Amino acid sequence: MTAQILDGKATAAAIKSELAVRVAALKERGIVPGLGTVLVGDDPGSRWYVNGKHKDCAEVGIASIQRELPATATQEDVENVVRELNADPACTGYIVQLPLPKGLDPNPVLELMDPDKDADGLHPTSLGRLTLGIRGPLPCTPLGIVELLRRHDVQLDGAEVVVVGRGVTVGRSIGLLLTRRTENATVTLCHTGTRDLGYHLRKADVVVAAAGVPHLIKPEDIKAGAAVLDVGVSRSEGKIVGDVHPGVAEVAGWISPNPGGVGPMTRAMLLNNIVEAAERRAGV
Ligand SMILES: Nc1nc2c(c(=O)[nH]1)N[C@@H](CN(C=O)c1ccc(C(=O)N[C@@H](CCC(=O)O)C(=O)O)cc1)CN2
Repeated sequence: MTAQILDGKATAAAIKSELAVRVAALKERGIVPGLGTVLVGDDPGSRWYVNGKHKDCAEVGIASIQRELPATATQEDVENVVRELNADPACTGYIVQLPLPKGLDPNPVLELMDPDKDADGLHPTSLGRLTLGIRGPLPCTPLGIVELLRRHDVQLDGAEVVVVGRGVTVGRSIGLLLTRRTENATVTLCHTGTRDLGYHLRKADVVVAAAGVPHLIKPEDIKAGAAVLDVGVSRSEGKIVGDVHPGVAEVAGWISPNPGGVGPMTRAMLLNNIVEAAERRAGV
């Protein structure tokens, strides 16, 4: 078997075209959605991601608000920028690019954000709303994964999903999304403390690999025909190495490339959260 591709790049492009139509409709009502970003320090990867977010905004007609602070910024400097964006009426929602430089604590920064301006869906209130089933912004990478599977007709209803990795942006929250009645999957969260990872993986209809361990998921761990989503980002000689061994493509039914899979979907879902926030505020 050679797996079919879960093409995140093409799917994200289609979503962006749909969002551009919704942004145009908002503009007709005098509403211009605006995304703010807070970038602290000079990590080239983080800068690349933030620049990508503003490029995406320009493509769909969302306004950009960019705030940058040097690596020497204090906790108070970062929190002051958050206060500014909370008060800025042009800013529909914003993100603080993670990770923050060493010595800065992201949690008080996230808690200070106005939850109604949380574009990442990572604010404690957003995660609480997701737990309680209250409408609000959803975490971008998990939402991107659900949307990527949905648009490729990969069944989640009744599926056994195994998530590998317990990080905040994916592993911690994706189970909340996938076990909603609308998705109706059964989710097992595995991590470095899991005793027999292969045992869990071999039962999975869908695997979400978000451990950040190069080629952790081997072909012999995968059930024939399973859908495998590679979220891991490690780098070797300037190239991305995912969590999924290339041989998995011979066993799986569906596989997301990396790059070109979940990453572009994460970006598209950020735009989606901004448009939804603007629509919510306009009563659409
Ligand atoms: N505040 C946040 N910080 C971080 C998040 C996040 O969702 N919110 N996620 C990651 C970084 N990230 C977005 O910020 C992100 C990562 C990767 C991609 C992407 O499109 N990747 C490309 C490949 C890019 C490359 O060659 O390096 C792909 O997968 O095709 C988009 C967004 C951590 N921080």
